[in-house]
Amino acid sequence: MTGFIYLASQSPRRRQLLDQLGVRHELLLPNVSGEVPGDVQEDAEAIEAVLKNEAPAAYVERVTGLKLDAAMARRARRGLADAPILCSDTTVALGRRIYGKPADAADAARMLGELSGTTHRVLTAVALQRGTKRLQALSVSQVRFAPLTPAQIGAYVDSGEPMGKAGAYAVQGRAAAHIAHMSGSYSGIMGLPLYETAQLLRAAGFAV
Ligand SMILES: Cc1cn([C@H]2C[C@H](O)[C@@H](COP(=O)(O)OP(=O)(O)OP(=O)(O)O)O2)c(=O)[nH]c1=O
Repeated sequence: MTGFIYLASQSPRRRQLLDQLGVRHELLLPNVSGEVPGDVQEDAEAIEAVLKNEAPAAYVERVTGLKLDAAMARRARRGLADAPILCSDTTVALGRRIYGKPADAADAARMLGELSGTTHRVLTAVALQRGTKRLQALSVSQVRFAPLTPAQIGAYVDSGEPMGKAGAYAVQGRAAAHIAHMSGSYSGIMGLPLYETAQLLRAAGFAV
């Protein structure tokens, strides 16, 4: 099967990772200027809100589903081709505590202080909509941070890298200097687990 998929993501990392699989893709982004919003939720902040007592795995899977709903509505609204849509969501978890993207530098420093010296999890859910069928997978990795000094946290926050990243760090960036051990999926930690994504794409008929 030839054809292409829509990647419903604003994350440059996800684009880069999907390129690795060699599947033709086009971006399906929200907020085209002048577009009349539909009745399906498009507000990222609302989509990513955590429910009371929600466990991390349930959270990333639910948010990924909401992102996919919003992307399907977007595709229909714009009268685009009926190509499959891929999207995902990443969160960092320490026990049941969920760490999303930091709101500001102080929030990033707080997160890094709490993750310092811990082994925590990075969960990435990925979902593919093809016709009426929805396929989903979950990747869970473990990351061990060395203890971080306040000076190290301050310098890392000042680098700007924590912003826009779940848990306020990037394994593919300077945070690597503080990661003593990890297991699971490197691409999953970065935002798109390629093994699981390839499995979904194969199930949808793509030769990956
Ligand atoms: C833990 C970790 C996260 N991240 C990034 C991946 C995601 O972009 C981000 C988590 O935020 P997400 O809400 O999953 O994604 P996003 O808002 O960036 O993009 P979109 O919803 O449009 O697809 O954190 C890294 O780049 N490296 C890491 O090591």
